[in-house]
Amino acid sequence: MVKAVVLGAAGGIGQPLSLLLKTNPLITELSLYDIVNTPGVAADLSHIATPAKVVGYLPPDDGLKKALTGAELVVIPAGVPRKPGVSRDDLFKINAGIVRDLATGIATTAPKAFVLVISNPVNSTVPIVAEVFKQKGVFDPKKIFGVTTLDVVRASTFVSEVLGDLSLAPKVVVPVVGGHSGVTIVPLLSQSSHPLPSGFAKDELDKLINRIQFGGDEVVKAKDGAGSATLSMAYAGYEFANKIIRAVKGEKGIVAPTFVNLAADKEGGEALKKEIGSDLDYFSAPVELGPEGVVSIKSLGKITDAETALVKAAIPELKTNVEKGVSFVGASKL
Ligand SMILES: NC(=O)c1ccc[n+]([C@@H]2O[C@H](COP(=O)([O-])OP(=O)(O)OC[C@H]3O[C@@H](n4cnc5c(N)ncnc54)[C@H](O)[C@@H]3O)[C@@H](O)[C@H]2O)c1
Ligand SMILES: O=C(O)C[C@H](O)C(=O)O
Repeated sequence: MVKAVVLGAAGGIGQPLSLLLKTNPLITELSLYDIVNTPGVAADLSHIATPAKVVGYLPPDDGLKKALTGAELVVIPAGVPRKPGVSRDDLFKINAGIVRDLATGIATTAPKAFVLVISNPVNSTVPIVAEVFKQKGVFDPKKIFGVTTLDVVRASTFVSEVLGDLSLAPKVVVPVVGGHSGVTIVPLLSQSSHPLPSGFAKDELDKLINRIQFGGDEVVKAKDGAGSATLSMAYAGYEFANKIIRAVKGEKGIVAPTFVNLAADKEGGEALKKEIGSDLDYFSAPVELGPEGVVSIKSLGKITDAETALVKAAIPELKTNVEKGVSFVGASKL
């Protein structure tokens, strides 16, 4: 029995993500919560012949509480997306309050659920969820995740394009670490499962790194005011959610990069801090998942000098983003 909940389920990400979750035979109950339109989305999805019972909830009549009751997995894509000229950090003004309030609902009603945060800016919204859980006395760093999977998905796709064979995309694995915005996105291309062509020029490598770091902008520009990545994000969000479900069901050895509080694995977290030369409390690193959440935080392993420089360059922005999330909750009355 797995009850999954999507908060922001009527949105550009929420709808296709809910569709993908509905196709998962391990999910027996799917609750869709949004401030609009969830009854319609739920009615539509409920006709699909898979096991999950789908129910839509709106804020009146304790909708959030009802949606979250008994939840084991909560995915949060609620909040405003970017337009051209807007940074992820600019979204903080609106999304910080939305995520804080939803996190308060989860901490109160489903404190043991796995929480997967998609809403931007992820580098700040994950600390917001964690701080709310701390204030409510239910914080478990092993169960709160920032979803950075889209960066990993983009890296697989763009590398396979460079290799001239898109059919490789599902097999190409590139760890992407750091955070989820611009220079905080650090692809470790030297560890690609499929190495780049020998003699790949430095300017080509720089272009590829830049494309992975700013892949979100490519979509924002193409959508021209109509939002940011939704379909590729739904795919990525589902991929990560499915890894969590498989780990909960006892599958061993599942590893994925995700933005976590480094206290989730004291030893691994401290070792990672030494490795990156910073006392940051949050970082996206490859994490092994298990039935209780984070089993271990992995080392970045052998990386090039250029990748070490990228990690260093990510740290100041990550620090500022994390502190902004932490102090936002400190200043809020929950
Ligand atoms: N982590 C990532 O890699 C990644 C990728 C793409 C987008 N995003 C982020 O995901 C978020 C959602 O993007 P989108 O394109 O789906 O936006 P959208 O505007 O299409 O959908 C957002 C939904 O959230 C709902 N919502 C707003 N306030 C709410 C509340 N208090 N409770 C519940 N629902 C609420 C809205 O009604 C809407 O249906 C944005 O912040 C975006 O930046 C993150
Ligand atoms: O770019 C955005 O604002 C959305 C998302 O974070 C992305 O990487 O596509």
